[in-house]
Amino acid sequence: ELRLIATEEAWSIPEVAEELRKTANSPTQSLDKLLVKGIYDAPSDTSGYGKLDFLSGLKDIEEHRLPQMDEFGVDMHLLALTAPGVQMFDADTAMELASLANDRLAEVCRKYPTRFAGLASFAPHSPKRAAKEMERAINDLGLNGFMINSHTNGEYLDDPKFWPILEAAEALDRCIYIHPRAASDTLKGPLQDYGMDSAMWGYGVEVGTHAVRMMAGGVFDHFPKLKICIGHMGEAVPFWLWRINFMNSRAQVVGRAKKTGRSMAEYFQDNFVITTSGVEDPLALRYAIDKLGVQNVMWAIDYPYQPMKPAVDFIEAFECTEEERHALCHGNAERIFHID
Ligand SMILES: COc1cc(C(=O)O)cc(C(=O)O)c1
Ligand SMILES: [Mn+2]
Repeated sequence: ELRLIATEEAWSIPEVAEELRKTANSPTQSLDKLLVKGIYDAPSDTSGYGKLDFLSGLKDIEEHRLPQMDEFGVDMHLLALTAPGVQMFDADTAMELASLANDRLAEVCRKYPTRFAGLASFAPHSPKRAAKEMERAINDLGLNGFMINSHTNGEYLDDPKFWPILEAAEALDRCIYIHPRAASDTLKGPLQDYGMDSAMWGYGVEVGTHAVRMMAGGVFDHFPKLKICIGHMGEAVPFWLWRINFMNSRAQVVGRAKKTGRSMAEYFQDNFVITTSGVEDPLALRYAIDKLGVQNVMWAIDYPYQPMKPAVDFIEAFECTEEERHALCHGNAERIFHID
């Protein structure tokens, strides 16, 4: 029987949902406001994801999520606080709610150890404090890795100010999942119309830019064992990889790009893994496997933003060897996220 572990599964807790609802009516310039208003402050459920019970934490898990997982044969969800996590909040609120969310997530994983694993949140605003919460999340709470929703106040992980976070993840041998949020204030320009702020386009631009900044910034020379996970079939980076590598290599020669110890292709190959979340396209999946190696690709649903059954049907119908199927559906997730 094929074990199915879904690796980009969103959840929330009432305290975070309430704080996001307040943010929806705040003067924030963040482009996430469109989404947050649609989910947390809509008169009716205009989010388009169906009833957003998932904001209720354990109640949702027991009443809505687990029954569907049982019905569709999904063994595990790797849970993480839904985007944009705590990153729209001020530093103190972010630290407090990240810690609370981690405690709640650990409770869920303890109650259902064969059904849920979890990625810990932290407040990137205070990198040294974040590193302490990361250590607590792994060593005390037994969580499985970390979740960050791309930028924080327009700053990205290639900025040395955040390197205590990268140092902690590398030292703890735990992966950081870079999940989308709407583009930062300096990137959002033409992404503010036609719904392009969202998963339709802007999310991929935001995370893809984040990943390239880390590689071109030489982050992995400093943290050679650091593992980063990006979803949505690698946010198109695998498709662009030949071109990113060629153009960066040439730019380094002429002093247009920062000199790095290794090439962009080597960094993406060795320091990144991807999931299939929200890209149920067999051609894209076959390309990613052939480009990166099956050991770097994991199945995900992206629940509740993607319905569960189509994502299960997609991976069960995908033409691959049995060895590939086991790697995609559970083997890689067990290795990368330390799932028993
Ligand atoms: C936090 O809100 C989200 C919205 C959507 C969307 O489909 O609009 C997708 C994701 C996601 O990919 O996780 C998240
Ligand atoms: Mn997602």
